[in-house]
Amino acid sequence: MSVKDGDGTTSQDGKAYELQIYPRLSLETASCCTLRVTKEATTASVIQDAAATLGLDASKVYVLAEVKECGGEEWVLESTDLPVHRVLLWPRKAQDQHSQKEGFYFLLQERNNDGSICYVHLPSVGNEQESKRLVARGFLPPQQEDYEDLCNLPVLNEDSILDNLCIRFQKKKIYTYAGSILIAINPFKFLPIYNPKYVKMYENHQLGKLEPHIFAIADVTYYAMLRKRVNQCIVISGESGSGKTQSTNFLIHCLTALSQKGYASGVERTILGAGPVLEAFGNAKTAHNNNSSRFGKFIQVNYLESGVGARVRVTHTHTPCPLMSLPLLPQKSCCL
Ligand SMILES: Nc1ncnc2c1ncn2[C@@H]1O[C@H](COP(=O)(O)OP(=O)(O)OP(=O)(O)O)[C@@H](O)[C@H]1O
Repeated sequence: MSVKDGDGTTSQDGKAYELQIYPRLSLETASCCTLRVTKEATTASVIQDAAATLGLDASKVYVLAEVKECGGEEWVLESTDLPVHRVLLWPRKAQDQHSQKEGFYFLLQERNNDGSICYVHLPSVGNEQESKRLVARGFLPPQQEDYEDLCNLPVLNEDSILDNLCIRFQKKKIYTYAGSILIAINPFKFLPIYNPKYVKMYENHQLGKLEPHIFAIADVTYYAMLRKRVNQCIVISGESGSGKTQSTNFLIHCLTALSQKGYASGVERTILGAGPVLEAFGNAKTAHNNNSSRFGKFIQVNYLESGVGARVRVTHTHTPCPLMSLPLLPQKSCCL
């Protein structure tokens, strides 16, 4: 950008400023257009002038993005933002005419009907972090807000709860808290959120600090038992096929991983292996589940004072839901 005194369009301070605007559009256009604008020119008026100068389709919507570093982050300006004010914050050298590869310029891009930016070279938005960054910088419309804990819903009724669970489920977030209760929605497909990295990630974290997860429940229970030296109990409830057995398996997986810490003893394999045998006495094929456990299940995991899993008992009961209890056992025994 360069400043021209007293000629052409001038602002209140008597100066006209030149903006270097590079179009990044699907159709071939001039590589750069230099606009002379006042300090008070808004993004909307600059876009209008640039589109007219470049002979672009006036029926389309365009956005102006500020680029500082070449190849670095681009920030979409609001229509009321003042581009010259942005330029005045650039280093002195960058305010003069310079080539695009030196950075510090504006990009003109097309906006889609849904509010997202029409990218010629779309950066990968595969991962959530990248798309969050693009939303923050104005390149993607904000995602529908969802609440990790139903207690934080601004309006609490059946519709808002179901809407929130639905929005989260569409984002592949199957877990949601309701205070210290975890709601799980069966995805009926594999989600890569149960590997050891996740056990580590949730280890010794306060509930609610991280994204809701079944491992967070296992972790909080395990550490509460060690800290308070009081038996802990996890109740899993839900209709047939809702994922109670899977959830129990994930809990066992996490609890054994937390308590083993290098003592590979195959406790998890033993517990999980016992499940199908016991279930065989009470399983049936239902409309929702071809391996439905008709009776409740009671799993008791006993621990040594050191926190190492020592004893496990898995029993089928006639209670309507499985129950897990984690008594602290100061004994050196290991049986099933
Ligand atoms: N978190 C999950 N991720 C992937 N698939 C899941 C998950 N939870 C459940 N499922 C799928 O749903 C099926 C039924 O789940 P599960 O057997 O755990 O239900 P259940 O509540 O124990 O049913 P029932 O009460 O009839 O025994 C599983 O076989 C699995 O395919």
